[in-house]
Amino acid sequence: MIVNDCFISAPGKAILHGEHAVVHGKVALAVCLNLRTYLRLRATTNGKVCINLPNIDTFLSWDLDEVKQLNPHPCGQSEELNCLDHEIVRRLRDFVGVVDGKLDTGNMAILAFLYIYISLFGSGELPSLTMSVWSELPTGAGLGSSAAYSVCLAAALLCACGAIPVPLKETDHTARWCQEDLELINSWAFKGEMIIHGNPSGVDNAVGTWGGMLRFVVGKIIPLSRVPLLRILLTNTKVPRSTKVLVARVKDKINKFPSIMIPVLDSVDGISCTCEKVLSEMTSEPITGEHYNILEELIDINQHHLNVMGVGHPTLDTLCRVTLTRGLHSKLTGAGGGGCGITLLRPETDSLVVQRTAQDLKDCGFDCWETSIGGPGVQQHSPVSIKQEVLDILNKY
Ligand SMILES: Nc1ncnc2c1ncn2[C@@H]1O[C@H](COP(=O)(O)OP(=O)(O)OP(=O)(O)O)[C@@H](O)[C@H]1O
Ligand SMILES: C[C@@](O)(CCO)CC(=O)[O-]
Ligand SMILES: [Mg+2]
Repeated sequence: MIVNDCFISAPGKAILHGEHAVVHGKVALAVCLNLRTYLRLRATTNGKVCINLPNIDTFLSWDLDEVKQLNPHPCGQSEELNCLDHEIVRRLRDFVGVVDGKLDTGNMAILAFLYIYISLFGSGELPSLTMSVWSELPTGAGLGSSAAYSVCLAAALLCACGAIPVPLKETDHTARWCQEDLELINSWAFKGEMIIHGNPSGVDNAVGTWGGMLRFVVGKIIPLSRVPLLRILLTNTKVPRSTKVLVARVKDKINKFPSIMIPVLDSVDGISCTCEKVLSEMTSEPITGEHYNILEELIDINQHHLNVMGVGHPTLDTLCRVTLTRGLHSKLTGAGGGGCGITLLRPETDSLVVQRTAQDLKDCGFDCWETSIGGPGVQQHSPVSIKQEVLDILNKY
């Protein structure tokens, strides 16, 4: 294996507009968060592949001989981009003991790892290694934890097999890859997302890979460089949900009521495009209250549409109601059905109002914090550039 010991991180994301509609070819606007997933990959000599996922209490290890049997193409077969090798998936499902086709949290994470590991190393010698992942993101709450995990896996394993270089030089604290390498990381992360989500649009792994703010439509990724600084309050209702289940639910609804649901998706597309236009105006002319009024109205309309799609939740209604009593507008972010919501703060929103709103939301049993958006996508780290508490967790295994 080319890598001896390396640290990689990728950010989570918040979708401003376009969740679910983006799965059906509409525009989404997404930004990366300052919460990241960290991965450590170490070469070992014990003839085992070990995976430690403390966020989801999953610690497993297999003999390489056992894992080798899972590869249906020992002589190598080129992987098609953007689709999974169904024979590997079938073998992996049997191996991890998936019952009734249902994947739990641990199974999904293991399957995504083993899929990428076997596919990348399958035709040669499987390397003995230990991989540990720790995330600052809540798992399964709408902030792209699955994508941050998949992006880290893809980057680490692509480096390990030599498909992309290890970018960090001795004197660097952090380093990123060139555009071509990022595209490869993104395409393998998409496969991880396909295992976890079923039918992902690819927006989450694109933000995890490139960071910043993006406009995304059917695989076309446009980084938005001219965007105003937005203040966002993030709230986690702590209601667990699965993106895979929610994406399937929306698809069923579209199939059942196409003439009703397709206009809703078109309207969400209009919301994303209008929001993009307003954000761009805010960087080229003085920001006025009217810009914020429009952004707030778009949030309200989209939240209603998401309820129509069937991905709302009573706790998300509570979030919207509680923030509105303080004059602030909220919508769910990510797949919905619980999980997280975003609240737009205006530049003039007093810190006391923010504090009181956050307290109201905490009194409802939610977690709530102001966040900064934007920042780098996937990167390699030297240990000194990682917070001590994260390093302590990764070094424990
Ligand atoms: N830190 C982690 N360690 C291991 N597995 C993780 C981790 N973070 C996410 N996962 C995997 O991703 C799954 C959650 O993905 P899911 O897409 O449902 O939620 P999300 O990505 O947080 O939200 P959204 O897709 O709406 O943004 C978990 O069940 C687990 O399999
Ligand atoms: C719900 C969804 O639109 C966003 C999840 O963060 C799913 C996807 O785009 O893959
Ligand atoms: Mg996800």
